[in-house]
Amino acid sequence: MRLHVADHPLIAHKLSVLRSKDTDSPTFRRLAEELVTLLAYEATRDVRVEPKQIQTPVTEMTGVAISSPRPLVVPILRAGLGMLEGMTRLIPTAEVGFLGMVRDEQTLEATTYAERLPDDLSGRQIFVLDPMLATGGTLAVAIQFLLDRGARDVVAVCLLAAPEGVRLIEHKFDARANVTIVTAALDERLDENGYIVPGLGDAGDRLYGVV
Ligand SMILES: O=P(O)(O)OC[C@H]1O[C@H](OP(=O)(O)OP(=O)(O)O)[C@H](O)[C@@H]1O
Ligand SMILES: O=c1cc[nH]c(=O)[nH]1
Ligand SMILES: [Mg+2]
Repeated sequence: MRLHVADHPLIAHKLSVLRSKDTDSPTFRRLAEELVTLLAYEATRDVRVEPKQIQTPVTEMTGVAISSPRPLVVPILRAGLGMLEGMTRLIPTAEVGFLGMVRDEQTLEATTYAERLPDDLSGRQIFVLDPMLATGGTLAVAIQFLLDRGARDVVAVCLLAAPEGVRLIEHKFDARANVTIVTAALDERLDENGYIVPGLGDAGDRLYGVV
């Protein structure tokens, strides 16, 4: 597993505003999208391209185009939905699949309540979107789901990651799974309720309200 923690003053600035408890929901949504677009630049570093002949106004040249099959973006509902627009802005030709997952507030165990993904994911480059990597339980189930359908190239894009979650993913998936985590920050730890410290609170609630 590879871990990339973004190191950029603009990302650090936007993330600080996002973390603040005084940031309202519309601002939180906008910032989450902006941050993902910045992270997507790093997350798509190895996106596959192929040569393509193009004609400029001056001459012919060999450019590149994103290869087929198209990359697949998979937001984990709910909170990952707040990252989708920011990601597809950078790769508008990507396909989008969905995983609906929720973690039990007491046991912290993740369950899957919805799924809409291609049956065969072999050869696909997959970008999983979830703002929070806390215990890692949700992401571990999501990645296993994708691997079971043949995926071997998964990049998880997170806004915040806890060391506990990163360790779990590292422990569960060996090099053959080819998993990369790209995050805007690696925080200190989890608290006794499984929340990331210092964190930003409950990402889903801050995006969409408490349900
Ligand atoms: O790493 P973990 O300990 O599994 O926790 C992280 C998960 O918790 C949050 O989702 P939540 O269950 O709150 O659902 P929501 O997005 O609908 O709010 C978050 O968006 C992650 O999916
Ligand atoms: O800090 C956390 C941990 C899990 N889910 C969240 O939304 N926030
Ligand atoms: Mg939530």
